[in-house]
Amino acid sequence: MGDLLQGLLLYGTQFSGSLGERESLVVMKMAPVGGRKRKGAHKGPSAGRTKGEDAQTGEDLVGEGKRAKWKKVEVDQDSFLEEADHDFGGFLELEVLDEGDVGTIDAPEPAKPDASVEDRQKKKKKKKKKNGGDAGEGSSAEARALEEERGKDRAAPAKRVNKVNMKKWFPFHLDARIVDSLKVQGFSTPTPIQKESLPSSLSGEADIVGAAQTGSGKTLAFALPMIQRILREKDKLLDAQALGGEGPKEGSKAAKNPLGVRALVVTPTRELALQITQHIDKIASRYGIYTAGIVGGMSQQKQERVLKNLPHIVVGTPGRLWELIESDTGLSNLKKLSFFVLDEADRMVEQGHFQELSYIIDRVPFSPKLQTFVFSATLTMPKTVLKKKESKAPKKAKTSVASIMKKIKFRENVQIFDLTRIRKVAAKLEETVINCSEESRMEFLYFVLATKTEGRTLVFCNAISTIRTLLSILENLGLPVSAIHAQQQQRQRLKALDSFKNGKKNILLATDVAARGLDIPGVRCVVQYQLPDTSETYVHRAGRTARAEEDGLNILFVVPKNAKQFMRLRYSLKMDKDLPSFPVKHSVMPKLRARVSLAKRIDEITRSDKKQKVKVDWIKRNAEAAGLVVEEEEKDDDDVAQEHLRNRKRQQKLNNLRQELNRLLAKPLV
Ligand SMILES: Nc1ncnc2c1ncn2[C@@H]1O[C@H](COP(=O)(O)OP(=O)(O)OP(=O)(O)O)[C@@H](O)[C@H]1O
Repeated sequence: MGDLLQGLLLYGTQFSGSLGERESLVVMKMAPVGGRKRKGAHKGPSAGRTKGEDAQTGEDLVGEGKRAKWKKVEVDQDSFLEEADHDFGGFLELEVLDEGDVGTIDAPEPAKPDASVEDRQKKKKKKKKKNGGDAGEGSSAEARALEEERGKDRAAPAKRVNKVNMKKWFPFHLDARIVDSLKVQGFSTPTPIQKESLPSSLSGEADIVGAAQTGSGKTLAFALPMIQRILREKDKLLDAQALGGEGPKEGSKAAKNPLGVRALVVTPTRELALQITQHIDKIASRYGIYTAGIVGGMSQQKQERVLKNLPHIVVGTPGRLWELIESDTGLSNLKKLSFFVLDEADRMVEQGHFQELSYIIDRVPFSPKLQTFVFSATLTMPKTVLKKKESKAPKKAKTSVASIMKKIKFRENVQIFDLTRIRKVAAKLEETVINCSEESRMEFLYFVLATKTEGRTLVFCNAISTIRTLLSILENLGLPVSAIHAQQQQRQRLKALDSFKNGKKNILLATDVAARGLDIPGVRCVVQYQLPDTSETYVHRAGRTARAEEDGLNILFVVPKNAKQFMRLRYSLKMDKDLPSFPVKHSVMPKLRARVSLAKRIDEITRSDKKQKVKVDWIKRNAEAAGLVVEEEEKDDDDVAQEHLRNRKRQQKLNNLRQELNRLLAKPLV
């Protein structure tokens, strides 16, 4: 091998050794042959070949006491450079190792997209062409937006696998295809909840109850065992068919997914369901595992069609899931279910979905073969479950969440992983406070947004009306801001999220619709502009930053009328020290105040104009609908002239205010 190589790890199947059939990973430790260590050393003249003295060290193998002999392999170096990451004719890849660490993983399959997936995509394209796009399919705008969102993700080409060392995943014996997908994502190390729970969950023997802080990787903690098992079952089926066993008729619907719906994930919000679907897709879709997101706000017909395509994994919100389960539309048969996941059950109950959730649980075929996962960031689930386990006839449940837990027929072996610390927020979260008066609250917010320009900022408010006012004023101030709340159509919500994610707008105003579970990369700062109602809400809002070991900043606004509520919050959050104040540069506040005051006045005028226009339009529309003729108010020439004059003056005033504001905005703050 080229003399610049310090060590190479070959994942592949081209060896003659004594490993079992499914353990055909070859791990080869090569002796350093002098020279500097250089990444990308496969560019050397004899890259990909074992020969001479290098090959001798190949005896020094793999796994517990197993020895294998090497045979020489020839690999066309160009294929390493040019081919897709997953098609190295037997090898998955070469990786430079620092210290020659070795481990075994199961034999990888070439990671080509599954034929049924390609099939489905081709058919979809054809159909779309035939119908002249989605319009003829009776799908709603929301449905299209959701599909587009997912499509973007699925269509994204797998990035070239960079040099990520995956050895920390080896102890879990994950399927090599999963490791490969994790590698594409750059996930070299399992997060603590994954590390703790995967050994039990991957065995399939235990049900899992996991509590871990926000952004700690809970999704993959439940998704990886599902993907692993579905992959194995797909393999078995293919093997059996290859050996002449009976399988579903080629081209038939059942041939797409003979395994049926294997996993059901119930989650509180539409955005979260969509996010989980995408997260699973990133790991599993290229191996033909199909995940369907089922949420309200999409046309039911479209979702019935999605289900007819026989997904392996269904992720959804309780309301829509229940409708589909109940109405005999592809989800009525949950007999083949092997996994049931409840994500953030407390939130679902809080949102009034107790009934649907409880009906869904009644339909889940709990059995020794079905694995249940219950995950949350704040729920004190372990105690509930422990109680349930200890007492055969538990007393009447005190809370709705507790009674939901009672309905779940956990197996004997329930493993509880409580990784929440006394403080449930992320370790690298910096928590601060801004104490200010009600009147100056907006000026302080503007200070934060105007001076803290790094990364994305999420601003949480309790009321939609506050969001609307803030949006208009901050836009007047020229800030790149969008908003998300429950009174928007699904399409608007996705559009706002999209512009936040793609960097067009780096400030997002949100009600708690967005608080739980949303995983938006690069959120460096969370502002809680209005005090949250509960400590859970505080934790979940703050949890939108400092995710996956990143750092982040939380700024909590406290006004005098909230002082008592803040004390209670501190107590339940176990904040034993005072929160440090966010550093405000008071010398710039007068300048900010002048700008905000102008932006507010502009907002008042434009809003009253808009209101007036909406009112007139509304009267006209309704009158037309009722077949009435609205009589124009009798106005004499003087009245008309007066009105014109008033409008002109208003417009002039607005223009002056805008000019004045622009003049101030053009000046530097310091
Ligand atoms: N092993 C890993 N290494 C690096 N990043 C990871 C790993 N596992 C997951 N992530 C990333 O961490 C982020 C948070 O993961 P996830 O959304 O699963 O968190 P969560 O615990 O469900 O959070 P929440 O409680 O807020 O819903 C995601 O961007 C995910 O892609």
